[in-house]
Amino acid sequence: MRVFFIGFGQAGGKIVDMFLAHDKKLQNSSFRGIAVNSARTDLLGLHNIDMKDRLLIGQTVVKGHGVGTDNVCGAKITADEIDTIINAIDTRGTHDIDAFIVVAGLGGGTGSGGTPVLCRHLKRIYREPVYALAMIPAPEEGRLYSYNAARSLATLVNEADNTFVFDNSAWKEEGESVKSAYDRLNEELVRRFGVLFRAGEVGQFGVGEMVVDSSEIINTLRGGGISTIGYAISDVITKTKPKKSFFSGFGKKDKEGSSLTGEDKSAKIIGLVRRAMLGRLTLPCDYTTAERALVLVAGPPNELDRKGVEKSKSWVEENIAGIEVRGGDYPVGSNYIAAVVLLSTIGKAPRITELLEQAKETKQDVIKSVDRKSNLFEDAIDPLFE
Ligand SMILES: Nc1nc2c(ncn2[C@@H]2O[C@H](COP(=O)(O)OP(=O)(O)OP(=O)(O)O)[C@@H](O)[C@H]2O)c(=O)[nH]1
Repeated sequence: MRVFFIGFGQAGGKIVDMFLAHDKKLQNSSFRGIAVNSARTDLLGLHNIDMKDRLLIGQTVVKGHGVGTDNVCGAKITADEIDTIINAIDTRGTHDIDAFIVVAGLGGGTGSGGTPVLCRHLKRIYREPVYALAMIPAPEEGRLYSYNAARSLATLVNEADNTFVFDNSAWKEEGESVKSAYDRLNEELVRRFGVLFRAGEVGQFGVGEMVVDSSEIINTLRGGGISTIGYAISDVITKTKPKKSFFSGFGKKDKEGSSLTGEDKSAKIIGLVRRAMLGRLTLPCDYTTAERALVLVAGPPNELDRKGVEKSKSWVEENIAGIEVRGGDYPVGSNYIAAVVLLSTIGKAPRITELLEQAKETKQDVIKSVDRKSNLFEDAIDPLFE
């Protein structure tokens, strides 16, 4: 799939930067991206997005210092400067893309406020689908962050064609602070979504037996709402080491041995897909409530197996609410075989329910505290001037 990424705010910019870095490393050109932010220093910290594709907004209001976790301000400056943002996107070129993906952390101000506004305008202007990839904050970041995320997400689901969610709290280790975990979390996120978003692109290893076209991904996401993905990898048993690794960075040693038979390959793929769906999802949820799914298996061509993918699809279909399960394979040069399961339009995710409940409580508390303040000077003496 050819993707146009817009990284909104600090987290969004960093993640798009990383998607482009992976693309470069793989000598691919499936992805292009720009970064939009109200903080100048955040934009300067990026490495793989061209300087001309880093857009500073809200200069007259916040003078390049960010909106300070005020997502209403983030939404306002985005709306005020929407023409400048659209112009930057057009300048970068959109004629050959399959989808837009706006990436942001929803707990802050710029990305949280700006993403729903941008999605609305992109949908109005372009025919291509507009997706959001949203990171939700850990509860320990504080109530303001949760409140921002809940408000932004509730708006976003009505503006984007689908929203992929990554839950920071589900991915950080016990005792690890979210901040120190960011680099690791971002690697996990980009690796998973990278395999999905690259599907359908013809690489140097040819076309798969059961190609997953970008239209399969788009149709899987058609129901809207929120989506999550699962991912699992397994070593490939090879006699010789492939030259370039697609899923590099896992730090495991190559294994020597003989290739698997057809039955073994099928079993391995089914096992992998089960692990992907039953393991940790980007947003942990009740997978039985998913309306649609897509199964993607990527690995060296001689490890891919049509029967294995077909059986995996049937297994996923038996386990989700809907009946639409698409799938296919994707040949890459690697010592690993990877399975991605996209669960789309999910109906139940405890973390989202919690976030929305928390936001309602926060709103009530804010109203109460405003009332308390107004009571304090209710019967006060006349002010010096009105
Ligand atoms: N996964 C991940 N999440 C991040 C990262 N940085 C920040 N976040 C999350 O994103 C939220 C928003 O943070 P930022 O992106 O810094 O905020 P912003 O959009 O730049 O907005 P302002 O700084 O308020 O102008 C935070 O509350 C975190 O939950 C990151 O590198 N990775």
